[in-house]
Amino acid sequence: MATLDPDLTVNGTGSTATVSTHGAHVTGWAPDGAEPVLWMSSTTRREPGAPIRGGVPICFPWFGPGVSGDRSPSHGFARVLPWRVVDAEDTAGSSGIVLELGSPDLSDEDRAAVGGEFTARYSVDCGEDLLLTLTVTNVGETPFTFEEALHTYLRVGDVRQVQIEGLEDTVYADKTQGGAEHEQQGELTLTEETDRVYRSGGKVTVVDPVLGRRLVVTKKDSASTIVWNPFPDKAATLSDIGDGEWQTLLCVEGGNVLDETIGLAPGESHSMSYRLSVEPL
Ligand SMILES: O=P(O)(O)OC[C@H]1O[C@@H](O)[C@H](O)[C@@H](O)[C@@H]1O
Repeated sequence: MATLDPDLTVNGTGSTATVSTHGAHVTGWAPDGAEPVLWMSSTTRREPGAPIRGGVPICFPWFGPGVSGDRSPSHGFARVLPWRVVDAEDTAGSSGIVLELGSPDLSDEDRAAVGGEFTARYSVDCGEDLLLTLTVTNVGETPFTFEEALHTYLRVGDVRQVQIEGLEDTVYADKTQGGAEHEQQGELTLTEETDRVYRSGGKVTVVDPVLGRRLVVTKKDSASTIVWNPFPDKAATLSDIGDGEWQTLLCVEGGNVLDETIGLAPGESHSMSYRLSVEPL
């Protein structure tokens, strides 16, 4: 069976990440001397054409099955294609890597499915924090519309014990209820399968009493925050999540999805960024 190239290591000033060119996927990140911050499945596939379960998958140019509800593969093709490394940066206070994917990298079938011409540029910067920036440019002659998300899997002690702050009073679409809309009452604690798209780009803090830390997510030009955990029944249907491992994952994703779909005129660009930092409790 074909295998993927080994991950690249980005040694920053204050933290280190590993990155696979397969999907421009951040597969691990930790501040110096600290425990891993990103969750990775022990049973993830690591092969061409398959998504990696854990780390930070990039969802693009659609999210899930897309706004139309019938697009495939799930979360778009960006996470299952090889990206090109175009730059390795080493600037004061942060070190990073830049990867690119563009229309010429796609199969004819994927190119037709996109309905436009684009370049996607993704930078991974490791300083004290992890900073991820996805910039999409419409390089074609017609409008280009897309959804995007950085599907971050956070590693937590026990997902049922964490408290998620920052989503209070915001409206979310509950994907476990066919997209029914509700308003978040108070801080969020997960008690069952959770799959929500919040209309919120604000700061989110995950308070983890088991690992004794706070994970802080701040975003720029990301109008959606997605919170996902499959809980045991759904996890049992996902062969790339190891037994019981659902308990230690929490996806807090930043993106622009559903009503927040981005439309670019020819020549226009859009950037979103996702910053992750760790604080002791
Ligand atoms: O199994 P996938 O394609 O990686 O998706 C995992 C989950 O990703 C979440 O972002 C979606 O909101 C969920 O609906 C989905 O189940």
